[in-house]
Amino acid sequence: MTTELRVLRPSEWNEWFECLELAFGGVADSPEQRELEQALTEHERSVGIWDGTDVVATSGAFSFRLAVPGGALVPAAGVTMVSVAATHRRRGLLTSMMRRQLDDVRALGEPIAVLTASEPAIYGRYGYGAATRQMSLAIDTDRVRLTVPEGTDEIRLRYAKKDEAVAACEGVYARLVPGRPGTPAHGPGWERKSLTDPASSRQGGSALQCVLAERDGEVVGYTTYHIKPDWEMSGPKGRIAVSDLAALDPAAYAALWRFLFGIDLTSTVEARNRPVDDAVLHLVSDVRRCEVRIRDSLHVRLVDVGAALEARSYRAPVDVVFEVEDAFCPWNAGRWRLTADAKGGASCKRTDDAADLALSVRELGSAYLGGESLGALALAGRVREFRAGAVAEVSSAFLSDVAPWLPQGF
Ligand SMILES: CC(=O)SCCNC(=O)CCNC(=O)[C@H](O)C(C)(C)COP(=O)(O)OP(=O)(O)OC[C@H]1O[C@@H](n2cnc3c(N)ncnc32)[C@H](O)[C@@H]1OP(=O)(O)O
Repeated sequence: MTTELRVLRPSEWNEWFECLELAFGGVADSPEQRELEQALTEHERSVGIWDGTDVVATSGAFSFRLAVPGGALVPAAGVTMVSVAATHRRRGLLTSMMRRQLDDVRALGEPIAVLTASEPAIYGRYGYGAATRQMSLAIDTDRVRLTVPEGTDEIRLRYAKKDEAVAACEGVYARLVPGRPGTPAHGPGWERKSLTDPASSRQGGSALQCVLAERDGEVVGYTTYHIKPDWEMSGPKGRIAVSDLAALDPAAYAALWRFLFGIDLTSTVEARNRPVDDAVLHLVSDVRRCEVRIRDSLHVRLVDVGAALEARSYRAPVDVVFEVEDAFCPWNAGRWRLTADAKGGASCKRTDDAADLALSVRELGSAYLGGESLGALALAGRVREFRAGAVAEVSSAFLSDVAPWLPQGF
C-alpha cells in the first residue's frame, strides 16, 4: 500500500471530513454543525492520508490556551478529528499521524497536547495520560431536595434567545476559565459551539433552552438544557438533559439548579458532564438518588517536559529529580529536577543528579492538571520511589484544590 501523509488543503475539507464521519459510523452532521466544524478547522494543523485519490485518515489540532493549576493559560495542541478508514485500520496509519503531529507540536513550541479519546485504550502508547474526569448525574427530582444558600432568592432568572445567550454565556465562561484547570479559553468562534443545536441530535427532546441568572441586572450564571417530555399512566415523567450550567457565585449556582429541579412535568435532571467536585453534590438531600457515574475525560501529553512543568504552579514547595521514560518523544527522556516554591515559581531543568522518582511521561500527563494523584499512581506501581518520602512530597504538591475539568468536548 502506498499512501501519502500531508497537510490538508482547504479545498479538500469536505472529503476529508467525510472520512472522519464515516469512521464514526457514517451519520452526517447537520449543515449548521458542519459549517461550524469547517470554520474552526485549522487547515495548516490538519493532516490527512491519501491512498491514490481517496482520503483514508484524518487528524487535526486546535491552538488552545489551557488553564493549569495556578491559573496560567498554557499553549496546548487540542488534538481532534482523528480517524482511519475501516478499510485501512491497524496498519499503522494512526501511529504515523501521531508521529507527525507531536513533531509539529514540538516545533510550534506548545508544551502540551490534549485530547478526549473515543476509547481510552488508544492514546497511552503515544504518551497521553488521563488527566481529568467527568461526572454524570441522573437526579430523581421527585425524591431529592435541595438546600440552597442565603441570597438564592435574590437571583432573577429569565429565558434568553440564542444571540443574547451566546454573548451572555461567554462572559461567564471567560471569567471561570483560570479557576478551573483543564478548561480551554475560547478563541474566536468557540462561543458558538455549545449553543449549536441541530434538530438531529435532540433525540426527541426540545430545542436547546437557555436561562440566565442575574443579580442587579448583571448576568452571573446560565444553564442550557433540553427537555424530553414523557407521559406514563401515572402522570408526567419528563427528563431534563442539562447541557451546561455555570455561575459566578454560590447563590446563582443554587438558583439555577433549583430552577431545573422545579420545572413542571419533569421528574429527572440528567447532566452528562460535570466536574467531580461539583457543588451540587453538597446541595442535594440524597446523593444515592443522583446516580453518580465517573469516567475519564481530557488526556494530557507533555510534549516538552521542562516547559510544561514550569508553566504550572504547585501547592507546596517541592525539590525532586524525576527519571522520565518517553519512548515516543525521546527528547523528553532522562532526568529532570523540578523545584518550586509555594508562591508559584517553578523551575524544571535537566540534571545529572540521582533520581528520586521514576515514571513515564504518561504518569506526568495524568498528574499535570492536579486531578490524578502521583501517590495513587505509585500504589499502582506506575511511579517508583528511590528516596523515601519523595512520592508524598511530589504528590501533594501536584494536586489541585479544584478538580480539573473539561466543560465541553472538541
Ligand atoms: C482525539 C480523537 O479524535 S479520538 C477519535 C479516534 N477515532 C475513532 O475512534 C474513530 C474510529 N476508529 C478509527 O478511526 C481507528 O480505528 C483508530 C484511529 C482508532 C486507530 O487507527 P489505526 O490506523 O487502526 O491505528 P494503528 O494501526 O496506527 O494502531 C496503532 C496501535 O494502536 C492500537 N489500537 C488502534 N485502535 C485501537 C483501539 N480502538 N483500542 C485499542 N487499541 C487500538 C493498535 O492495535 C496498535 O497497537 P500496537 O502498536 O500495539 O500494534
